[in-house]
Amino acid sequence: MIKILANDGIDPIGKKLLEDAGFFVDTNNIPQEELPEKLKNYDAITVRSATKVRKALIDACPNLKVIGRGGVGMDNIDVEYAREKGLSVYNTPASSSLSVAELVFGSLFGAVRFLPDSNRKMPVEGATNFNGLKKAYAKGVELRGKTLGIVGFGRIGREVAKIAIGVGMDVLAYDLFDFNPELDIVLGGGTTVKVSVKKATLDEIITTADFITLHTPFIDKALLGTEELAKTKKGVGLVNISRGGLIDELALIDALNSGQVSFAALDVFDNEPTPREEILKHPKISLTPHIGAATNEAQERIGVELASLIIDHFNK
Ligand SMILES: NC(=O)c1ccc[n+]([C@@H]2O[C@H](COP(=O)([O-])OP(=O)(O)OC[C@H]3O[C@@H](n4cnc5c(N)ncnc54)[C@H](O)[C@@H]3O)[C@@H](O)[C@H]2O)c1
Ligand SMILES: O=C(O)[C@H](O)COP(=O)(O)O
Repeated sequence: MIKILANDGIDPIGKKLLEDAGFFVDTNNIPQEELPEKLKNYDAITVRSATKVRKALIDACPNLKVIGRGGVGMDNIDVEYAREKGLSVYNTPASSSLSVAELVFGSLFGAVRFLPDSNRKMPVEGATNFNGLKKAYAKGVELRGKTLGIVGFGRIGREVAKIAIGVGMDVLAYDLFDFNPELDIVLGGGTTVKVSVKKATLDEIITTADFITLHTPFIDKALLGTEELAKTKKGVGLVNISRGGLIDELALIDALNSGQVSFAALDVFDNEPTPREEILKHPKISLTPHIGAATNEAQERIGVELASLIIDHFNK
């Protein structure tokens, strides 16, 4: 019987699909340090972003044939090495795009009206400082009419653009590769509307956008470091729901403290699962614990897609 370790869990519907196909699915979360010993007996492992599947683990488990990533980013897996060793590696790239895009807007709407800071402070200061807080949050802004710069115009970047245009924002988009700026927005009721973003350079986005949101994979060098943050429009708002490291965290703290950046909404961090204190406690940072894909709908789509990929793999 094919044995699969779903080490970071799998949606129950995906699990059932695998079991109905005759596979054994173990959803116990085995600690990283025990995996080299315990994964030896399995044919496949599925992970999210928590479990790392590095060279040493692959070498320790010669029975392993498949690595499944329930999600998009595969920076926690030594993909090339696994493939060189004859393993198949799959991810589910489209299943969570909409959920991530919706979190971008949840974060943006919240940040421009100070919701994270207000939620932190009101339970503590409300009774004594109610009017003080009201004054502190007086300079909220609307998103309509503002310019959103999207860096990385792939699946998520495109979903973000559709919502932004629906909200009435002007959208600038940049990608490493040439892309089609046109998008189809499906409205409630099923009508499709054709819209378009404006293509821009990274520099144009950095220097002119009111808000910048990052949607590239993990890149070794920060896209927004000291130099880039110094060139932004004063008071720019930043969103990073992509990968820690895309914004230099120390440069960001300086830029928030000086007012160059008015807020940052972060779902991803340099040090997951233990981001640095200055980030966790900063009043101008809206925090979420890597939940871009954490909706029932996305996880169900991911589970079903992953199950189908694994079933097809072992049944071909
Ligand atoms: N926070 C979360 O829970 C969550 C969930 C899903 C995905 N993500 C992250 O979002 C990333 C993007 O996902 P996607 O589905 O849109 O991927 P995608 O591959 O569809 O799009 C990424 C785009 O980035 C572009 N790109 C790559 N390097 C670039 C660079 N240096 N400058 C500009 N553009 C560049 C690519 O050409 C591509 O068009 C994933 O790699 C993952 O790291 C995070
Ligand atoms: O790349 C991804 O799909 C996201 O980072 C989601 O990560 P998660 O599966 O740990 O939620």
